[in-house]
Amino acid sequence: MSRDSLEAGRFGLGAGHVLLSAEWLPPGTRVERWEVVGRLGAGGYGTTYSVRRAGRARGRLYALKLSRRPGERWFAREAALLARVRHRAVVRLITHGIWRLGPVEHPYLVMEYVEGESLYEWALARNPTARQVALLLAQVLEALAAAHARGAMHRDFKGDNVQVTLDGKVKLLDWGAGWYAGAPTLTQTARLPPGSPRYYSPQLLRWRASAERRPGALEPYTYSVADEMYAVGVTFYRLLVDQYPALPWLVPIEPLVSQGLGSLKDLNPRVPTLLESIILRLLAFAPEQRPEGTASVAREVRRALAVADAAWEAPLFGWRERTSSGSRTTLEAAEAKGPVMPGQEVALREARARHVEEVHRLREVRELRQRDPAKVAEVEARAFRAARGGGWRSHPLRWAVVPVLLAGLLLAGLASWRLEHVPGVVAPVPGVQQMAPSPGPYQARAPLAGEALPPALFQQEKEDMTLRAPRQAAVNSSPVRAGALGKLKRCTLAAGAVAFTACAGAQIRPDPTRCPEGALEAMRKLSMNETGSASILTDINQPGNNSEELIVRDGPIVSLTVESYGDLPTGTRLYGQLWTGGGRVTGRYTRAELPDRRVIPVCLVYGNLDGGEWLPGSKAGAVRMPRTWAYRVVHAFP
Ligand SMILES: Nc1ncnc2c1ncn2[C@@H]1O[C@H](COP(=O)(O)OP(=O)(O)OP(=O)(O)O)[C@@H](O)[C@H]1O
Repeated sequence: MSRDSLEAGRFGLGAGHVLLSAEWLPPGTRVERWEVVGRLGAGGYGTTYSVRRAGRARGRLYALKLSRRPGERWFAREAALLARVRHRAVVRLITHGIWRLGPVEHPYLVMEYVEGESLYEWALARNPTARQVALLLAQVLEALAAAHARGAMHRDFKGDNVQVTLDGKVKLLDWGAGWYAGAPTLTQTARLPPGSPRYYSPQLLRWRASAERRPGALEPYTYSVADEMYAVGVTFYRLLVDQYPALPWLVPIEPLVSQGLGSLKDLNPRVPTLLESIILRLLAFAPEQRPEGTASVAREVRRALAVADAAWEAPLFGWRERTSSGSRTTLEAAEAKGPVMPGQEVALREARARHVEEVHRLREVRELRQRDPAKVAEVEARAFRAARGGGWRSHPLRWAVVPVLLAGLLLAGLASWRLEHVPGVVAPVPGVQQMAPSPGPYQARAPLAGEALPPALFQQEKEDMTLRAPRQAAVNSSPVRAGALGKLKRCTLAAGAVAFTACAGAQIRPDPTRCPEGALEAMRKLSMNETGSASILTDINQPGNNSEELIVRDGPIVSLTVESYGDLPTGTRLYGQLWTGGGRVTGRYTRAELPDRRVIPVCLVYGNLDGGEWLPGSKAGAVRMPRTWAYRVVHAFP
């Protein structure tokens, strides 16, 4: 693929050409003077990529957010806002511009690249202490105070938009919904600020309810600092008690007005009283009862930290016991009786179901920690080392590879000897394309230490889901072409097991196969439409920095979704098979294990219909691919 063809908006895929999409730019694509390294994710308005300055292969990483729609005006506003709000805890704007992709113009922003994880991921992986949470709260409030002092507001504050760096510093991301005094009005029709309903304040919800009764009214909602504070309150409430506060529209309002939300300590006795009182004031039902300004609350948190006692140093959640009523969700409690706003019934039912699912997931993570804290600690340490760039050299399994390689060497020599000496094995068969046997999707490799395989499917499903691999069978049990044999022999003899794997790189994609009815049905139930797609981490066994590449080989693969699609949530494991021959990596996933351990049959391909092209530096048997890529829903494997 030439750079020119990338810049022209087209790139080669097998025999044909497809249009380059702003949502799925492959690594190496040039966006003006920036070169795409990987895809970080997609939001409401655009897709964010990690990039480097073109021509600086080892240069610093940046985050480039590219608009989905041509001429998106929110981008200029986000750039203007970020240029105004310069603060150590606000993501720094480097530049912005417009990229021509074919005939259309896509605005983009380049920001500092913030290595770390979202606030919610950070908390889930660490079981932090109240002190650690309060330190982050103080930083968040200081960043917002800086914005408010310059007349700007984030308007979509939530834990997902807060990145925590490896050294525990906070950066507020995604100011795309933000606003500043004097900002141009972008829509004449939208009356609610863009944002996430979970974090809407009671006054905003009330306004929405009354606006729905006055459909002709045109005035937009005036978002205020009090709304922003409420969103901060929701975020830190969730961190401290592992559930969201009661939604003002789902519970009877009178008790909320008169008594507030109720004690956080009832939900988690480990929340210090001072911290609890700050959060409850951020979440006060009436806006005028919330604190005066974000800067003053930040100072209050810092003062509380200065006098914090030992209770602030304990992890917020125990390994052994559940939080008292943490297992009861607000939504479960409200399910039967909460008043529902007219017209919101279906949306609410769905939101409730999603929330209950989310609570189950959170609970599972906590239980995993309880069952096996050592394993969780080990996984975290491994991810941390990888993120630090320790990579393979510091991988705990590196010594285990030595005996495996030695055994492989022996087997490869033996295989070669057998092929040469057993009569009748060699005879020409036209059309055989695969040179080396590859395990089917259910002959997964032995799990790595601690890695659980998903529960097995029922036999029937299993048969339905097994990919037909006639060519592979031919290699295993039938004669192969003399030329192919010669190549296989040369490979195996040349360098033993390592070269044997390398020769497996000669495999190309398997035959087209229909998708079993069971998988089609399961995907339909999850609202996964054909051609739908979402991001994945290519290989859960190779943790590390998302912006770096990894090495893939022929054989089974377990990927992890990092973006939801339809009702297939983030955190789903996809079980499948990769083929790396012919300069491309093709993959098929046939099973998905949801975070709640349900296993369903699926038909998904790795990347797009033609898989992905080898990245530079690949060689047969060790192919470089982006660590973050995507799956695509298919109704038949191409
Ligand atoms: N400056 C950055 N450095 C590192 N990662 C970033 C940066 N900006 C965004 N990301 C990551 O890129 C992904 C996509 O971000 P984006 O802002 O496009 O959408 P989002 O925040 O996921 O969704 P939404 O805008 O709908 O809330 C997120 O996972 C985010 O953490």
